[in-house]
Amino acid sequence: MKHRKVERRRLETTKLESAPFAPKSFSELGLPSPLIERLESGRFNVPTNVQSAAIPTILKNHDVVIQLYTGLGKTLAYVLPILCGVGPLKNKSSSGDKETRKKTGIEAVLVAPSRELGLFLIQAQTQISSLGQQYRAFLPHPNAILHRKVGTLRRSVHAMDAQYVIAFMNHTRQLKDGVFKLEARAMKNAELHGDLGKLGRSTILKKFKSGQERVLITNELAARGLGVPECDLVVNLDLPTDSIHYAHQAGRTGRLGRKGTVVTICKEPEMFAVKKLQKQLGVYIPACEFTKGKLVVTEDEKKYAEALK
Ligand SMILES: Nc1ncnc2c1ncn2[C@@H]1O[C@H](COP(=O)(O)OP(=O)(O)OP(=O)(O)O)[C@@H](O)[C@H]1O
Repeated sequence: MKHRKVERRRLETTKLESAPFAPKSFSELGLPSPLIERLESGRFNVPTNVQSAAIPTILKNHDVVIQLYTGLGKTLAYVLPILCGVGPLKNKSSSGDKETRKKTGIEAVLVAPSRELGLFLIQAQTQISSLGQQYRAFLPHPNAILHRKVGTLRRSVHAMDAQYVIAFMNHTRQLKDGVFKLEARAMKNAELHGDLGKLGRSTILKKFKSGQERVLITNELAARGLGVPECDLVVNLDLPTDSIHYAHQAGRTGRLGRKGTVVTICKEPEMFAVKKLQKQLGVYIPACEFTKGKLVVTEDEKKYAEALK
């Protein structure tokens, strides 16, 4: 097997206070005028210290690692020189890896930590396309996401040792795939949704209520008014669309004075939406993770209670 030789570069550090110069304008940093016009139209008139220090160095194609407090403009310090190297803003003086570009046609790769953020960036693409740049998006297949969600559902059922579980999904098609995936992981489950006839729905419900199926995967509409007093766990595989839907779904458990648990599966970038639900409903929804097969609260409960006030 051939190994590529990794070039070892000497790491140089520059303290911000001793950065070579502090220009008063973006043009002094060597940025092209179309970019400066865009910056000024967004009221970005003067570079911050970190931008002044980093941009000229990055434009010279040097690698830069910035370590600085939050909110001081690191993002633009990186992004502006990158923009100089792509599309119509391409800076002729920056050599870049022209061979790689010729081969792949790819000039920049934008990596988003979640599919949702990726979708947001694609929406922004139409605006950017007006600059004449070409964008291609590669998103994780929804199936891969569903696979992970179903895995988390299964772990939640075991962690809570729940026997009557109602799992909610927002879309019927994914719901059917979810049933299939859970079955493949040896957990008895059934689907309940509008595509089933009246007879089909009542047969499934009978099976679930009699304990023949441990998990019922459904959507909010199909489960409206559904009363299974034994339901000890509700799992939201998708984020409920609003607080009313969350309350309806959560209300399927903890009925008639019994105890019940609601688990909402979400990714880190979606946490803000859960925080919003908490505030709107005035309930405590702590962040949890799996530790040794148990669901363990990971956030400071006191801090959270304060935030709810
Ligand atoms: N030159 C500038 N002029 C005016 N506003 C700026 C300038 N550069 C950045 N900002 C604004 O300052 C805010 C903070 O910038 P940014 O998010 O880049 O900081 P950061 O150092 O990357 O923070 P974090 O570490 O939290 O990501 C943003 O709202 C950004 O739009």
